[in-house]
Amino acid sequence: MRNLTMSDRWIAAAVQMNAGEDKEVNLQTAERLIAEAAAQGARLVVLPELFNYLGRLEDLAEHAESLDGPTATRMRQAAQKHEIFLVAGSFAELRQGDDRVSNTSLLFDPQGKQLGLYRKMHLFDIDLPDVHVHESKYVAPGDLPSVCPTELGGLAQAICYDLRFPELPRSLNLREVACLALPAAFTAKTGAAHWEVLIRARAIENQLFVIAANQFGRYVSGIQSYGHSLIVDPWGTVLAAASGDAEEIITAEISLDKLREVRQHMPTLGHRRI
Ligand SMILES: NC(=O)CCC(=O)C(=O)O
Repeated sequence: MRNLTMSDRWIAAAVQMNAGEDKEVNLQTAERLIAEAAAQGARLVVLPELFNYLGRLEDLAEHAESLDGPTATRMRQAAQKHEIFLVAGSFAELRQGDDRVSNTSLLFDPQGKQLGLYRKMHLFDIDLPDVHVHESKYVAPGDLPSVCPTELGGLAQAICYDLRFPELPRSLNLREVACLALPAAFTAKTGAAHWEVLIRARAIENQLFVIAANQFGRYVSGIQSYGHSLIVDPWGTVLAAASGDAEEIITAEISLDKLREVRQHMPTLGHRRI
């Protein structure tokens, strides 16, 4: 990351979508929303988890693609066309010799170069009375974090359920991270109780911006996504928030001065006892 003493200010956008099973429709929606976010001045755009296909987990493999497949190619082109950094949500990535896929998020730079690659590490295996999901049956976990130094500051990636695991950001050299991008398909049930508090906690304890782009609405497996995409600053202040039930782009100014100020006034990262 460049020196954080600079006073860079730039606009981040989180895109909220209700992706379904029609990949072409989802990709066109994403392309349209990326174009709108860029027209609003965003230099970093974050899409939601599984933005190109949100259906039954058991059907993910059928819709999986390689890292140079049509989804990655179109997102690379969108980043280049609009000259933005793009966290292309996540998509099901084909794995050699494995029936399972990876839940993979790519980061492209404004030249269309792939900077970051993150495969979801923590998989959503839960049994609530009315939400039963066993992601690890269909998705293999990733095992590497991703942090990319960029002219906007260091960008780290995580996906949805990862939000519940503070050890993921804590495993990074946080002094090199300005923003955590979080594509998500967080459920309405768990989101109402935990979404905002977890995002603000991760922002406060790690003293970074969190840009969380969620799905909204119901998808084919009957699960309802929570919406309420959020952008939160290192003090835990909510800079922008979406509604729970609409396609939306939220934007906020990211001030690296603010990051430096919070880290100087309350240097908790230097007070850790590991
Ligand atoms: N797609 C996911 O990882 C969902 C995570 C979620 O809803 C949660 O409560 O955690």
